[in-house]
Amino acid sequence: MIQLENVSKSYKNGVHALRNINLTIEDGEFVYIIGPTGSGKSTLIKLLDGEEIPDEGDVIVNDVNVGKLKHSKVPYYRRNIGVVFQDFRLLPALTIFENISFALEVIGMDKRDIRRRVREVLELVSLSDKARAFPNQLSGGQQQRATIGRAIANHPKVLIADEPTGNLDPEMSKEIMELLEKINTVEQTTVVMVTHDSTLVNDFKKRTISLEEGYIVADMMKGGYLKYD
Ligand SMILES: Nc1ncnc2c1ncn2[C@@H]1O[C@H](COP(=O)(O)OP(=O)(O)OP(=O)(O)O)[C@@H](O)[C@H]1O
Repeated sequence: MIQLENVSKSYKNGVHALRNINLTIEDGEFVYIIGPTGSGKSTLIKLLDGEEIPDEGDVIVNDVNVGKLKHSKVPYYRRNIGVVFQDFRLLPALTIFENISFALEVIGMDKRDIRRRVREVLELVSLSDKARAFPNQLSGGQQQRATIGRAIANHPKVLIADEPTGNLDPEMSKEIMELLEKINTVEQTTVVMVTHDSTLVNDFKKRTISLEEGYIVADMMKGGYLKYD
């Protein structure tokens, strides 16, 4: 479960990025975070993955009070959440198989378990036939599927996606949404997705949290309607 209680965050330049946010996301939910540029969406994501610390309030993810973690504990905390960004961030010199297995090697998983899990993940993200390919031999959509595979390889309870379709055309964006829905259902991963993509928000209805100037201005359980880009 994700819980934000009276969370405020401002930056050194005096910008109040988030103001008194109260929010609960239950295990297994799929939630969009929407809002105009500068409304605080990325700041919210950064609080969830421990990149930023709230000025006030508590950010609790799977019983961990993220804002109170010691700096040295943040990497361990991050092992239990998957994060996907707009740019794919695959390691160019490694194959797709190696990119995913690398993520499991660094956390010390047994070699045989790694091979089994990477094969399973490649199947889940429909890239079994690209295991030996390098990132630059894949389309943008395929690279993003590989990134998502890498992010969920360790069975995180929460997957955070910051504009995962930002660099993709509509057809590939739809594929990514279908994949995220599959992960949400098959792996029961909670998905929190920041997006500007009005077509996705309108076509794939999900709980939609709308931010404006650092405030939650709407929380639509049956999906929102996004009218701005
Ligand atoms: N590191 C920082 N230092 C100072 N101000 C920042 C920093 N990061 C973000 N801000 C400011 O905080 C506010 C919220 O930014 P944030 O990136 O969370 O918005 P956003 O909704 O993700 O925007 P976008 O859709 O453009 O990505 C903005 O006014 C932004 O300029």
